[in-house]
Amino acid sequence: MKVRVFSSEQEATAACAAHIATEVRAKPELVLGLPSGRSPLNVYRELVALHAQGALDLSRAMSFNLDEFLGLPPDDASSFRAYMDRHLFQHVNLLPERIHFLDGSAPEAESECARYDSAVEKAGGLDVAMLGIGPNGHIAFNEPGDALVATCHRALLSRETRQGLAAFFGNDATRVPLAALTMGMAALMQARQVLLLAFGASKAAAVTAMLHGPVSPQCPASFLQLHRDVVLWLDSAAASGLEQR
Ligand SMILES: O=P(O)(O)OC[C@H]1O[C@](O)(CO)[C@@H](O)[C@@H]1O
Repeated sequence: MKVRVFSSEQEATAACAAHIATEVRAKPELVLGLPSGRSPLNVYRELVALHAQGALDLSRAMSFNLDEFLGLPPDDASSFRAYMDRHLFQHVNLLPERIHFLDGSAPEAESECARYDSAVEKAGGLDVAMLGIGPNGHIAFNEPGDALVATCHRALLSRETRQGLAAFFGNDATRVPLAALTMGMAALMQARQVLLLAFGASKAAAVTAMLHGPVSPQCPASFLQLHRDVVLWLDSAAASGLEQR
């Protein structure tokens, strides 16, 4: 894994957005995997700014978001779909028909997951998957456990993960849904490039475990050690555990 440490989150996210814009210029039909949560917010802000300056044309690109809360329809203000509309899609020229999302309100989770896996496959897989990481090492909503799931699936969210998402639910963790639909490990591991964002001291232990711990389902992000093209975009606080080694 390539580790890029910046003195601030702002610098890291600007560099990551510039990298994405370069990838889109090299391949305008780029298939992007996109995360939600706090970490990518500044990347989205920078992408919107690049688009406004005429430096980013997403008209031929395609996106697949990584996950969605179970039970939330796309128009629920707390859904990841609404988050993406607010922070990125309303401000750039990705075509609506090229934006892909899991529908958390689909009547059957299993067929919704199968539909999504086939859509990713039909697109030829992800070219660039941007990921966040949970303090417990989760990527997308692949939570730590005895085993990981390769395919898109319904995942129960850990108490820690729900706590971390409380800010998106009026700071009330009890309002965070108990489960989500998520891309599985295979689609993430098959992405041609992975860009992982981690900022702040609360991510330091997970970053160290991802890079230097055993490859284990107890830290899903550790599987990225087996991927040939991963770039970590860290601020110095998230990288602090690496310096102490
Ligand atoms: O960026 P945050 O809010 O710390 O969240 C970490 C990760 O956990 C999630 O909330 C679950 O996928 C992601 O959206 C994010 O990548």
